[in-house]
Amino acid sequence: MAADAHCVCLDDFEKYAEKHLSLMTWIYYCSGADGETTLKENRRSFRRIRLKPRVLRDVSTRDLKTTILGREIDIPICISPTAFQGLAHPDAEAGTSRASGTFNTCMILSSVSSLSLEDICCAHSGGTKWMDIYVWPNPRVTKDMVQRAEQAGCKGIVVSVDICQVGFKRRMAYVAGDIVPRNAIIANFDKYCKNGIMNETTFLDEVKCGDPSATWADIDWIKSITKLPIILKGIMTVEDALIAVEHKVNAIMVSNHGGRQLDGVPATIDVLAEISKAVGDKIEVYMDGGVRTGTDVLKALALGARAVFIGRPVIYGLAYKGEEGVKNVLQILKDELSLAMALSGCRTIKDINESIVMEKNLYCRL
Ligand SMILES: Cc1cc2nc3c(=O)[nH]c(=O)nc-3n(C[C@H](O)[C@H](O)[C@H](O)COP(=O)(O)O)c2cc1C
Ligand SMILES: CCCCCCC(=O)C(=O)O
Repeated sequence: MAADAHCVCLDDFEKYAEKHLSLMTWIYYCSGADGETTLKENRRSFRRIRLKPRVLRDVSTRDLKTTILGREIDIPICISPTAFQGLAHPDAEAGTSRASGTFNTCMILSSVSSLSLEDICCAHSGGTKWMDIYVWPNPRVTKDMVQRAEQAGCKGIVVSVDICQVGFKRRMAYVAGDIVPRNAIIANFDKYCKNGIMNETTFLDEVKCGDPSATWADIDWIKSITKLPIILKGIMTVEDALIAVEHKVNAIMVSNHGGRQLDGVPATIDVLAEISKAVGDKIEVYMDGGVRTGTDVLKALALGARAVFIGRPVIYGLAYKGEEGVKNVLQILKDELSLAMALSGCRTIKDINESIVMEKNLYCRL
C-alpha cells in the first residue's frame, strides 16, 4: 500500500497538492494566519529537537497499539478535523473515514464538512470517530450537532476552543477576498446552502464559526447535554489545561489550529511537555501541528502526547489519490514511526518517554 516513487514522504504529498489543486483550494489549505510565524514554527520546532537513541534492546518486533479514552487504536497517529475535504477529491471525508477505519485509528469529523456527518460515519464502521463542534452562538445549533453525532455513532465530542472568530489569512485575501473557497459545500448546514454550495455571508452572519462571548460555562453546558466524553481542542497554556481539568473534561488537545488562528503563539511541540507534566496524570493529552515524519511522532509521544493528530497531510493525501492517498499517508507515517522506534530502542508505545529526547535548553539553541 506504500505510495509510488513520487510520494515517499509526507512532504511529497504537499508538493503534489500544490501542483494539482486549484489555486484557491491550495491557498485555503496551506495558509496560516497573518504573517504565518506560527505555521512555520510548528514544523521548525520539530526539526530542532534532537533524539537520544538507546541500543541493544531487542526491538525485533514493535507494537504501535495504544488507547485513547479507553478505545484501542492500532497507531498513535490520528486525524484532525479539516473542513471541506471535497475540494481536494470527490472521495472527500468518506475517503478519509474509510482510510482511518482501515488503519483502526481515530478520525475527528469537522462540522464544516463537504459530506454530512451521517454519510461520513456510514462510510466505514471501523476505527473511532469523534465529532468536532464549535461553541456556536445559537445553543440549538450546538445541541443539534451533538445529538446527530451521538446518533451517528461518534464516540467523543471535540470542542474547538481556539476559534471564537476565524483567523485572518492574508493569502486567501489576496487570491479570493473570501474566508473559504467559493465552491465549498457545507453538508451539515443545508439551510445555508444553495445546491449544496454554502452562502458564506449568511452562514457567517447567522451560524458563525464560534461565539466570541463563549466561556467555560459553555463547556459545562455541553457536558450536560451529552454522555460522550469531551475533548477540548486548542489548549496552549498550562493555565487553561488546569482549568480544563477543573471542568472535568476527558482530554485536551494541544493545538494552535495548524497556525491558522492567533499568529505568534509558540509551536505546539514547544508547549506540549509543560502542559503534559501539569495535567497528564489526570487527563489524556494529545497534540497536533506540524507532524510530518515518524520521528516527529516519536518526539511528541516522548514529550507527553498520548497520540498525535495530523491535519493537512490528510487533505494532501486526498488530493493525491482520494482514499488511497490517505492510506498512503498513514502507511508512510506508520512505517516511519516503527523504524524510528526500532532505531531509538523502543519496542512499545509505553517505552517512549522523555529520556529519548535531549534536554530542551540544549536543543533549543540549535
Ligand atoms: C484547511 C484546514 C481546515 C481546518 N478545519 C478545521 C475545522 O473544521 N475544525 C478544527 O477544529 N480545526 C480545523 N483545522 C485545524 C486542524 O484541525 C489542525 O489543528 C491543524 O491542521 C494541525 O496542523 P497540521 O495541518 O500542521 O497537521 C483546519 C486546518 C486546515 C489546514
Ligand atoms: C465559514 C466556515 C469557516 C470554516 C473554518 C474552518 C477552519 O477551522 C479553518 O479553515 O481553519
